Amino acid sequence: MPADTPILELREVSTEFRVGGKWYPAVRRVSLSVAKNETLAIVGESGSGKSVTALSILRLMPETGARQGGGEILLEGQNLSKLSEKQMSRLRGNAIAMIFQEPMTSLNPTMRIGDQIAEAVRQHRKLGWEEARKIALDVLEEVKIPAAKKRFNDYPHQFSGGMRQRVMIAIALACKPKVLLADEPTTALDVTIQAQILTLLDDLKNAYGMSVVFITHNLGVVAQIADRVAVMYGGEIVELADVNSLFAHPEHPYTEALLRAMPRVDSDAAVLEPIPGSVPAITAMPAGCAFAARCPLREPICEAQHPPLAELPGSGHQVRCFVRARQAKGQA
Ligand SMILES: Nc1ncnc2c1ncn2[C@@H]1O[C@H](COP(=O)(O)OP(=O)(O)OP(=O)(O)O)[C@@H](O)[C@H]1O
Repeated sequence: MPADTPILELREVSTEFRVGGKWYPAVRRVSLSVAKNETLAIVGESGSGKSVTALSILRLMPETGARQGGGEILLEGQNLSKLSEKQMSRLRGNAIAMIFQEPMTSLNPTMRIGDQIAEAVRQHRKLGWEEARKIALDVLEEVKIPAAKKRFNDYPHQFSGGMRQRVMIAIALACKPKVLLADEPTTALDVTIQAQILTLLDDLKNAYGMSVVFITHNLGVVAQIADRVAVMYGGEIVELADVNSLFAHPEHPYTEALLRAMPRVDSDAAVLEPIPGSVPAITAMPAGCAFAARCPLREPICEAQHPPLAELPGSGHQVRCFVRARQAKGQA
């Protein structure tokens, strides 16, 4: 694999759902790449297509009423779209692992924590229980569960929310994945625990040399964890940029609106501006720009035509906006 080959690459990936007998795209021609040891955050309001993007990577869409509408997904250059279901299931939890918002729904309430991790190891490696349990204990220590040896034999209900999320991370990391997909893993936790989990994920990412795709609606979390950010709206990427550059110079009017709606410790909470309106439903996606109806910069072209994602000269950002593209061209 050439040094600059991304670990994970999405090329024009679309995913569609059938609603009332017709197919509608929830993810629309999304192209992304994630480098080794990089954290890419996907951010956007509820309904913008973040989770469907992650589930499409693992091919975990519902069996009926959902389909891949096109595009390719490559892991270290290998086209996953060409793999059989059996090959895909070997890959899940092994080369690519995923953690979700609510650990309790993914953990088995009747099985000891240590055995759940050991079982995850045994699913992908031909090991006996004793060896698998040894690995499980090591990972439990790596995710910093205090008194891991003792807690190994506890059941999920004996753990706090934060500790359960650490267990989920341990299960995800048990087979040393190349890519970790994290879908709102800290949303249900209080802020202090959330910060601890983010620090842990970042430390583990570096220790394992992993790549992380981190899905969140929370820009504060993005600032803490991401190297690069993809802002999604209406199933599309509307802005893609380096994290520092995105916060310093947001270019898409939607990104600006998200930033204005974000609570900040260094400013007066009274100036928080919620974004009026809501994300369009997949069955009511406009032909032009998906954000046009809510956009303060809206012009007639925005409703008439669909804007392409294009690099703005001088900013290094890719942005899907006619107005910003014209302004950048004028300044160049
Ligand atoms: N099974 C389904 N059938 C029909 N539409 C669906 C289905 N699952 C998701 N959608 C739609 O696809 C769009 C994208 O949903 P998705 O869950 O990816 O959004 P999201 O950005 O992850 O939001 P959230 O943070 O609420 O999960 C939404 O409009 C949603 O209603």
